[in-house]
Amino acid sequence: MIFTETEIAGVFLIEPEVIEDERGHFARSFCTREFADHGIDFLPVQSNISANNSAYTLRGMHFHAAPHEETKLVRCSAGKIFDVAVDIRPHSPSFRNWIGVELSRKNGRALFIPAGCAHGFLTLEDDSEVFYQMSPAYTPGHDRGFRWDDPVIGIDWPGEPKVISARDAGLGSLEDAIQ
Ligand SMILES: Cc1cn([C@H]2C[C@H](O)[C@@H](COP(=O)(O)OP(=O)(O)O[C@H]3O[C@H](C)C(=O)[C@H](O)[C@H]3O)O2)c(=O)[nH]c1=O
Repeated sequence: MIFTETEIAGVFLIEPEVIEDERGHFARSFCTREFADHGIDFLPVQSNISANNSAYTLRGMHFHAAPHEETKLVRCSAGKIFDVAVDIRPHSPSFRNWIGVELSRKNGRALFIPAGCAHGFLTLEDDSEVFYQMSPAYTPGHDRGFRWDDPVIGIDWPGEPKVISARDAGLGSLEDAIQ
C-alpha cells in the first residue's frame, strides 16, 4: 500500500499496490504492520457497508463525541464517491480544514480518517457502496454532525445532493456541534 499524508495531520490517502495477471488483480487492503510502519496504530473492530441506490446521495458530516471518537478506513467497493474528512480539533493547526478525494471501485483507493475528524461522502454513481473499517465499535447516542454546506468549512462538493436524510438536512454548523 502507498501512504500519502494529506494537509490534515493523520489523514492519509492509501493507494493499492496492484498485482495483475490474466485473471484480474490482487491488492492488499489493510495490514497492521504496514500501518504501524507509517506511525498509524489502527486495529479495526467493526466493518460497515453503506449501500446507496442513487448518484448524489450525501451522508454526513458525522463524528462521535469524545470520548467515543471513531477512526475509520474508508473505501468504495462499488461505484464512485467523493469522500471528505474535516479536521474538527480546535487545537489542530488544520482545524476546520477539509480534504476531498474520489474513491471508486476502479481506483481502489482508501482514505484513513483518524479520531478528531468528521466524515461524509457524496456518491457520484448509482449503486455506490462504501465499505469502512472502524475502531472503536459504534456507540449509539454519541453521534454528532454538522451541515454538509457549512459556509465556514466551505467544502467544494462536485455536485448538489439529490438524496439526503432528514437528519443530515437539518444539521447545524460545526461551531454549534462542537460547543
Ligand atoms: C454508523 C452506524 C450506524 N448504525 C445504525 C444506526 C442506525 O439505526 C442505522 C443507520 O445509521 P445512520 O443513519 O447514522 O447511518 P449513516 O447516515 O450512514 O451514518 C454514517 O455515515 C457516515 C458517513 C459515517 O462515517 C458514519 O459511519 C455514520 O455516521 O445504522 C449501527 O448500528 N452501527 C454503525 O456503525
